[in-house]
Amino acid sequence: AYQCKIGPSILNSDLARLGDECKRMLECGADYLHLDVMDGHFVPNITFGHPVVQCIRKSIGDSPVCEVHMMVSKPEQWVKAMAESGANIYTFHLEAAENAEQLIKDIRMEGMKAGCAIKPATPVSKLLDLLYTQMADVALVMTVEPGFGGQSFMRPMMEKVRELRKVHPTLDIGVDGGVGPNCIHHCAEAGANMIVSGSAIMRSNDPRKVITDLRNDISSRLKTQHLID
Ligand SMILES: O=C(CO)[C@H](O)[C@H](O)COP(=O)(O)O
Repeated sequence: AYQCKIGPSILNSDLARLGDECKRMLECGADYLHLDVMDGHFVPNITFGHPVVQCIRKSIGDSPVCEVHMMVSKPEQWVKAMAESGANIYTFHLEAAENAEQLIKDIRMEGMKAGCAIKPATPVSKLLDLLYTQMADVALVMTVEPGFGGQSFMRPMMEKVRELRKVHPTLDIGVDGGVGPNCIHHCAEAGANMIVSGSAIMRSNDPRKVITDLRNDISSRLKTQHLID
């Protein structure tokens, strides 16, 4: 069985107050934080790297789980630095990895969980092939073109989630991009359990309610399927 986890993406938060924004999300019930790392090469945007992750870690303390979503061209390059900066889940893009199997092993050697993300144009079969030879801890299906928050959810991507769930009943499967209360039922039905949500949470006057609503939708689906108690 797997658990429902809500991970706010802080991409569209007040980046000048990043530590406080992260704390606010955790106080509002976030299960983990999704930190969007962009290099201006793999995606047409730049955010931050491991020095900022290290500051976030200092600000939020040891226990909250941080996933770094590495939208970078050379994911191999930052594994050690991110581990030392306090990242817990290192999610790289399959499209960018030179040797994804080895990368998963290296991420685990550094004491982190390994996530693998695919862009909308990447067939799910490529991710399934990888998982067949080298299992990852998280499969992240992008539901927007990576690079910017606030885009519209791409519903056809749910087919990828469905296929992953069919083959891997207990895998942590994430969705990322345009996810909010309006489309969470599609994610739940398809079998996603790690929900990344940026603007829907950040721009709300009541982020606690949005996080609770997202969780309730996924949890009730999991209960109906008898996947959790
Ligand atoms: O990876 C991302 C963009 O590349 C973001 O995590 C994602 O877009 C979340 O923000 P929003 O919910 O506003 O789409």
